[in-house]
Amino acid sequence: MIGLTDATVRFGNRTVLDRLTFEVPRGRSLAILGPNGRGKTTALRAMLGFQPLASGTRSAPPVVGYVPQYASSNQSYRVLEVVVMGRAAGLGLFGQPRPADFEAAYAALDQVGATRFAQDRFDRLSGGERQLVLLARALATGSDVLVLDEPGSALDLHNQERLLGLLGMLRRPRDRAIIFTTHDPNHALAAADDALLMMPEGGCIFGPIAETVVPEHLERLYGVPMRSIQVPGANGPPHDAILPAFAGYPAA
Ligand SMILES: Nc1ncnc2c1ncn2[C@@H]1O[C@H](COP(=O)(O)OP(=O)(O)OP(=O)(O)O)[C@@H](O)[C@H]1O
Repeated sequence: MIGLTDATVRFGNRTVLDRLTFEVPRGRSLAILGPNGRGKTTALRAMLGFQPLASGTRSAPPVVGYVPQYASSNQSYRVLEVVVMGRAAGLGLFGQPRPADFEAAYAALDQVGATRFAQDRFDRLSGGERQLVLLARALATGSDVLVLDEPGSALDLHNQERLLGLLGMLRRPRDRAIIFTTHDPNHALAAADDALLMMPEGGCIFGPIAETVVPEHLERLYGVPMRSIQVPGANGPPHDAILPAFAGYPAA
């Protein structure tokens, strides 16, 4: 449904993606992990057609709900207007948003818990608030493909919980393809079926979460000792969590 085949991206003489192949079919969710500067954002942008490929091919539907990593804005749009922009693909070139588009925008803001910002200026929101609004904009597209670049990076723990709950809810009917990048292996465990680990030395590990998001691979990925522990579930059975055993601190 969405992915890359043998995709190579170069910046000058540096090859950032080297014949990268992965595909996310409808009904599955993929987490992409890798060290800073390894090419995660570049892979998403290549998939969406924002980044030219030196070779290889990409596949993506015409409308994708996309949350970029950074959300700077020097224009004084209101939050509701930003979210309604997610409806643009259905409006045509000079089309004006209809009441149904505003309803969809409000519904999306409600889903991410950001209704109270609806009339605020987007450029005056905090980083985490902007992230929620951009998530709402992606949901408002109504696309069955969501591509989220570090959607939780600026969120407090409450909003991370909300994000993961929302991703879980969107994932459950198995009628969407979801791709997100993250630096938190626990977000991958919570919200993805598969993971793509972009290894520091080049090459990738791709496969189901249970085989990929494991201490052995993560230690190679980040160069940090990792531990897997079982934590009691808040409302259900215990589940695995992965913790870094940072230097100088006792292993968990
Ligand atoms: N337009 C560009 N021109 C030149 N170099 C670029 C360009 N875009 C990205 N790069 C370089 O490509 C590399 C990969 O960048 P990318 O943003 O994809 O990394 P990332 O894995 O998403 O990193 P992070 O975890 O820090 O967000 C970086 O070294 C970056 O400087």
